[in-house]
Amino acid sequence: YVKNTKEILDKASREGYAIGAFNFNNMEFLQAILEAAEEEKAPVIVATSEGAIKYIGKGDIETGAKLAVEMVRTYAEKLSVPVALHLDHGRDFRIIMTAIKAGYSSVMIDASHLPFEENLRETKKIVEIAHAVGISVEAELGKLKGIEDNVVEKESVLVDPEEAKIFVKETEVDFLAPAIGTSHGAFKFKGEAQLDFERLKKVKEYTQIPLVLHGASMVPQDVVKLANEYGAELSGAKGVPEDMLKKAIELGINKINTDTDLRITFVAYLRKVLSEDKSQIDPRKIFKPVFEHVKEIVKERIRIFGSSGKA
Ligand SMILES: O=C(COP(=O)(O)O)N(O)CCCCO
Ligand code: NA
Ligand SMILES: [Zn+2]
Repeated sequence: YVKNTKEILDKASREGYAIGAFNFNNMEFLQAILEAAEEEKAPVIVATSEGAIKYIGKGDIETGAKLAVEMVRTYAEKLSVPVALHLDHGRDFRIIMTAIKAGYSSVMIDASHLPFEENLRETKKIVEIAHAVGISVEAELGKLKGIEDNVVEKESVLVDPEEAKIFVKETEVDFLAPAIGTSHGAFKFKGEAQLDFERLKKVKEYTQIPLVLHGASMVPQDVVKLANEYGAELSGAKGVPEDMLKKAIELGINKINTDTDLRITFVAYLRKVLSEDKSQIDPRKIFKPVFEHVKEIVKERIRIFGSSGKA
């Protein structure tokens, strides 16, 4: 059934576990994520970026947002677990408003590329509007490295816990994504994986709200190897190790954004199926085994996040 994001995350924060926030761009990824959550008896957040809304709507934002909401609602009403639909990395005011109007459970206003005062002002504006219609809001402080859609952040700028305290108090934002060293995509760390747990601990202590980890994909090396065996070129791919995810959850992360792990799994097994079943032309027969593997990786993540059985 459809639930609001704040209730799901406040409970996770009180009880010390994390909820997966899995991105989808089409029906098959959404099916795999929801089946995984149902089988794990776990509350789940499904998310679309602005690009996903444009992709689903073939460029028309209202169509994309509406279709995303209808797809999630239609599937979710058959499930026993709570499902929330979230706008990931909202930047465009019109898209954020369209998502709220279409029925999204929560929205992220990502103004982390702006100076602190502007980020605070932008976020406050969205919170006032969203709260007026019962929608919860996520914001980001500090900058992830790598490409966030079309904005290239050369260097990551880690969150300042003192700023986080002021930011949350002034904006009344419901969830905060503190930059602690992760980045989006499959190439997260040049050398050893490293997260700034000291900052995370302080941000939780100062804000006492559910915290979000972006760029949290683990980039499983066995799947990367399989993809490369079937022609992909993903050498040097590196993600967040399991022990670091678990430590981040202990220190107060309650929403974990995962997209790349699903993408890598999709690509590896699509390449494998196509190269092994050379006469297959029925997309359903090609996609079925591929999305079984996508479902399995989502179940593995839900178990690591500690939200299995929490529905
Ligand atoms: O923080 C994340 C997920 O990051 P990851 O790339 O580690 O899956 N997201 O917000 C998902 C959208 C970014 C494109 O990947
Ligand atoms: Na988000
Ligand atoms: Zn992100």
